Amino acid sequence: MDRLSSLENEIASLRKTLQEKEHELYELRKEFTLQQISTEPNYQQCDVNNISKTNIGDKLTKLDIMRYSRQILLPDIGVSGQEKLCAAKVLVVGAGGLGCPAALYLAGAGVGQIGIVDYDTVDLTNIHRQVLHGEGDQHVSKAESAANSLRSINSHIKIVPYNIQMDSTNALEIASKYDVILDCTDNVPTRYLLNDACALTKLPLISGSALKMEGQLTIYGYRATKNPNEKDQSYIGPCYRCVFPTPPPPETVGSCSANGVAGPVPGVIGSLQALEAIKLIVGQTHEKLLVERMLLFDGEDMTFRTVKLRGRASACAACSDTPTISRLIDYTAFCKAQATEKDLDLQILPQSRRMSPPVLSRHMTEGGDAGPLLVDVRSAPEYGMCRIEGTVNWPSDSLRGETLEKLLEEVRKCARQVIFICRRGNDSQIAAQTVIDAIEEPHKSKIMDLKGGLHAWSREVDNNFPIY
Ligand SMILES: Nc1ncnc2c1ncn2[C@@H]1O[C@H](COP(=O)(O)OP(=O)(O)OP(=O)(O)O)[C@@H](O)[C@H]1O
Ligand SMILES: [Zn+2]
Repeated sequence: MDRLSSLENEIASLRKTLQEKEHELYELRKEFTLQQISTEPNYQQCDVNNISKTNIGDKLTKLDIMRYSRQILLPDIGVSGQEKLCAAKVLVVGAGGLGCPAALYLAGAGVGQIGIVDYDTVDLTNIHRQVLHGEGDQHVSKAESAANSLRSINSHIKIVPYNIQMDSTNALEIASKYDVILDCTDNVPTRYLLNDACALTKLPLISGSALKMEGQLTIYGYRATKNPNEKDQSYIGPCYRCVFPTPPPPETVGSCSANGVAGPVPGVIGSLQALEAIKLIVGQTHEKLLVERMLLFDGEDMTFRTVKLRGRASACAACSDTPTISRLIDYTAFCKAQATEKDLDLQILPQSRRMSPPVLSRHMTEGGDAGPLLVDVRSAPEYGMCRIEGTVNWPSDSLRGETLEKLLEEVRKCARQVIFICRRGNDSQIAAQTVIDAIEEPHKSKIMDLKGGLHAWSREVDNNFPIY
């Protein structure tokens, strides 16, 4: 075992040296190429500090023209569109799967100021899709890490990181400094918060979401008042509350950490959020934008569909002419859901039915074959990733009808304690309660759950147990 870990350490250390040397090699090759081409007679160095004006547009510099030429060539953007982009301020809320690609393309497009809000830090599980963060950014603030990457893409724009949770105390103040808001978050309370903040500040909200293999995108609260196009002057698009006046039941809302997500899916949606922001800033009218329409992307069968949304509701609480929402409210209470899912510890079972990881470990060692029956209620893919040895898998989402009957039979036959296990210790309590409700005495008393789930097991018993 010692030999094994010393070999592992040696491999890790060699990998690190190799990476450092590869970086050194890259820097040397870059210097060599630059030296080589600078000796060529026609070589003209692009001086990023040269901000001389050109006669093409009076606000764009020579460097701007070069840098943004490929998009200035588009008739829908042109010089005037680029000038608007350079003067625009966009706030990206959430530096995760959607926010990273969205902010990256906005920085590339030369949006003059990009604010990026996130209260969380970079985790290894984020990196497959959150393309502004790398391995070296783990545990660093996501807002700071994203800002750092964005600066390396475009040093001529202003990047403002906000390492905070956007809530009712700060949303209006922050949002009012920007022209367009992108909702790149992952929870319902924040969606209502941003919607109401945008309705109060009359800002457009470009809202994206992605889960598993599917994504959605639309623009809420579009107003044409700043648009020079005559026929668009009085048009106002629906807000999030016009379409969804009441929040969905919390248990129907999925999350990437519970349901999974394929990295490129938020990549597609985040990129399209940036595209809609660019079109909106350069002055496209609502017919060409995702206003009153929602784009649905299905990565499984590779289809894009657009569904019609209802128009602005005359009785909308947020955006009607007589709104009932005149200030931001408590969105956690309104949605009966947390804005952050981490460390949520439900109290469903009484404490006497909750076994701590060290106690379970002791029962397992001392009990031998007479130790408890361990029922893992996570999904099959999760169970496939990692499990405590000797457990059996009964996914909680199929614990009804015949399957539940089969499990009840197992529990009746079992003379030992039955411990329900899940990732964080919430689903296991729900499953245990389902069985307690469905089974008769004396079997009820055998049933317990692993308090804190496999996360607590990893912390308190087996540090090598993978957490995800
Ligand atoms: N109110 C809020 N204020 C600031 N940032 C927020 C808020 N709500 C959500 N976010 C951020 O939005 C981002 C959403 O990213 P994403 O959907 O990729 O999920 P994640 O939380 O990073 O990952 P996972 O769900 O896998 O743990 C997260 O970085 C989260 O911290
Ligand atoms: Zn509305």
